[in-house]
Amino acid sequence: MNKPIIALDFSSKEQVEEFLALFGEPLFVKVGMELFYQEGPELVRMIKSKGHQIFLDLKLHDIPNTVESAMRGLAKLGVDLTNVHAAGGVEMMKAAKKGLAGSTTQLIAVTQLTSTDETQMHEDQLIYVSLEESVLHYAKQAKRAGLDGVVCSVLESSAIARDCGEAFLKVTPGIRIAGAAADDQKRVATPKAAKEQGSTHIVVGRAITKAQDPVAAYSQIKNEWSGR
Ligand SMILES: O=c1ccn([C@@H]2O[C@H](COP(=O)(O)O)[C@@H](O)[C@H]2O)c(=O)[nH]1
Repeated sequence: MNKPIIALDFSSKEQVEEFLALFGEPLFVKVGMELFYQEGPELVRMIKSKGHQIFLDLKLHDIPNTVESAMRGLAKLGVDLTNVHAAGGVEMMKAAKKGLAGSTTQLIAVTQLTSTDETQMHEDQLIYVSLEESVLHYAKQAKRAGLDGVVCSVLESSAIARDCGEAFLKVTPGIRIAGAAADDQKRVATPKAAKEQGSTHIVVGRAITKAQDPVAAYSQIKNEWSGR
């Protein structure tokens, strides 16, 4: 069972160090745009040197040549997982994979953000299919491009497992403890539901980082996710 991925949505290295010091065990953490744009590759190296696994969530989306070159740079960081937007297309996803050649970094694609619901997808993106159909389409495109999996919500995990296989990664943010506020997320689910629906990873930010006791919150989520 993969550890829950903790989204380190902080703005400074000091905040990250303070947070990580609370835990006496190796973690799987996510470094996203907020942190990376302020602290850069050095922060990633620091987290790695402490023995944690890293999902570098930069969601690249550009022309294939640019994405390939950017991935060539990211490959040197030795992170465990990174990503692109599937909306960039199969050619772009193949270029991203080419840029990572020779590294052990796994590559996944964002399908529809978990902050998007079907109405928004219709109105903002002019994509007139169901949200599940859109997510499944992007998942199949990612598989065709040779990627290791996708970012999706728990609500689509079982359909992706059916169409793309159980081993294809289903990395699912939008995780909330039962009854907690969804905040800006639209497609949310509990860690227990994620396990039942076949997610391979869960990504949890505020439910842990903003908790009164982040270690206790992490432990509760980890237990629910692992079925204990
Ligand atoms: O579709 C997506 C893709 C990425 N995320 C990221 O996951 C975390 C979720 O944070 P919470 O506080 O648990 O809501 C955050 O870093 C997002 O950038 C996502 O939510 N949805």
